[in-house]
Formats: sequence, C-alpha cells, structure tokens
Amino acid sequence: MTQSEATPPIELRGVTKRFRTPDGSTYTALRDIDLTVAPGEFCAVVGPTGCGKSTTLSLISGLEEASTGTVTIDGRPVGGIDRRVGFMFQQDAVFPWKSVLTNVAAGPLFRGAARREAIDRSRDWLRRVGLSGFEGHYPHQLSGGMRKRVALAQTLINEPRILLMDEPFSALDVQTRQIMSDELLDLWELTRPSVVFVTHDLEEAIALADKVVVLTVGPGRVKDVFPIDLPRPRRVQEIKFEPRFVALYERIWNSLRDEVQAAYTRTAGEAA
Ligand SMILES: Nc1ncnc2c1ncn2[C@@H]1O[C@H](COP(=O)(O)OP(=O)(O)OP(=O)(O)O)[C@@H](O)[C@H]1O
Repeated sequence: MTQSEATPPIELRGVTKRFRTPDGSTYTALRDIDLTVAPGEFCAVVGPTGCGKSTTLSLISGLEEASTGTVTIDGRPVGGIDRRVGFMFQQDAVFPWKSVLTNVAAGPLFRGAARREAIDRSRDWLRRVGLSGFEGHYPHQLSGGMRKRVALAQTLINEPRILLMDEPFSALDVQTRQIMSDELLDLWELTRPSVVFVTHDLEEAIALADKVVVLTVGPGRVKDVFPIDLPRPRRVQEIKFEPRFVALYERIWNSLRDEVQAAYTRTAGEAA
C-alpha cells in the first residue's frame, strides 16, 4: 500500500468545536467527532437541525478551526482555505453581474489560467452540465435548476479532490432536485472527488452516498455509520423502489428518528 492510499483525503479525529455565544458563554456544537472519507468516496451526513452538520463542513474547509482534535486533508492539518477543496452551498455563489461563461471561467482565471484556456474549459463544462447555448445568459435569466448547473460547473471546473456540499439542492422543487442529483452523480464519476454531502433528506443521502453518517442531537457526535451497498450507476428516482434501498432506509431512520425527536422536543421546550 502506498502512502497516498494509506492516508485518507479527509480525516477528523476527536474533534470538538465550541463557539462563543452572544451572551459570552460557550456552546459546544460538536463533540469528539471521528470521521474518515476515503479517496473517491461519497459520504453523506444527516442529523437533526442544529446538530453541527454545517459546522463539520466549515472545519474541513478551514473556515472554522477545531477547538480540540485534528482535521487533516491528505494527512496535513487544515490551515485556512485549501485549493484542493470545492464547495457548493444552498445559496448559489454565482456572480450576478457576470455571464454564465465568465462565471464558470472565474475559478481557472483566479488560479492563473490564460483567458483563452479558461474560456475553452468553461465552454466544455457548460456542455457537460447541459447548458450549451446559454453561455451569454446572466444568472437572473436562468431557472433555479439551471443556476445550480452553473454552480456545479463553476465548482467542478477546478477539479477539486474534495467536494463539500451543504444542502445544495434544497431550494429546488422535488423533480428538479432529483434530476440534479442524477447529474451530480454522473459528473462525480468523471473526476471522482471525495465528497461530504450534508442533507436533511435521508432518501437523498442514501440514493447518492457510499456511506451515511448519522449525527446525534447537538452537541453532535457520530452516532452510526452505515455503508450503502447499492450498485452504481444509480438513478435516484428509480433506486428508491429497490427492496435494498427500502431496507437501508428503515435501518438508518431507526437510528435518526430518536435524534430528530430529541431536537424537536428541545426546540419546542425552548419555544414554550
Ligand atoms: N459562529 C457561530 N457562533 C455561535 N454558535 C454557532 C456558530 N455557528 C454555529 N453555531 C451553533 O452550532 C450549532 C450547530 O450549527 P450548524 O449550523 O452546524 O448545525 P446544522 O446541523 O448544520 O443545522 P441545520 O440542519 O439547521 O442547518 C447550532 O446550535 C448553531 O447555533
């Protein structure tokens, strides 16, 4: 086994994250998290609201620092934003004043590519995400699903080794969301980055991932890790009817249900 095979692209060991709250006290968002993502692995993270899913991504991306424990990328501690890491969030990060073509070319240009090369690569990625013919459009002239395709192309054009996604499709209608999930899987197969995908939607998590990590109600801890042994390639609309999918859903929901209930009871109590 070579060194690079032995070193996971993403590793969190004994990670705790505390935040200072506005009233000056300390809030523990994550406690003693261990998480490893292998090369080319698609890892989905589910858990109740406020359990620390986004915080986990912030730690891997270098936006936040762990209070204790270590977060490593390719065996090296994370120290600030890393170029090997790509992000996609719920809100589109497209530039409204730039055309689709220059939005997607922005990453390579920022990384020092020649303009001609960046534009050629942008056209190529727009073709891959089904947006040929829309190069001259501006984001406000596109549907929500098309803007997500721009965001996908904008992220994947940089060929990140690690892709962090925080509920990227949650603002879309159900049908568009399923289409985008299929497109994501097809595009992921092209470059096979290691993915951490945060979602509230357990169906989406199982349909996409190689493993599903269930976090507890906050402070988030890893409650269970479920390998998803469904064959690939997958079509997310159809795979949900497979008996194996239904069995996995039932098992993982059994783990997640108590946490969702506990989070609900807690917020209901706070509201009262
Ligand atoms: N910068 C911060 N300062 C103080 N508290 C924070 C900060 N960021 C997050 N938190 C708290 O940490 C906890 C975890 O937040 P986080 O956004 O990671 O949860 P989440 O699981 O992604 O939630 P949701 O599912 O609702 O999006 C929350 O209670 C949140 O209020």
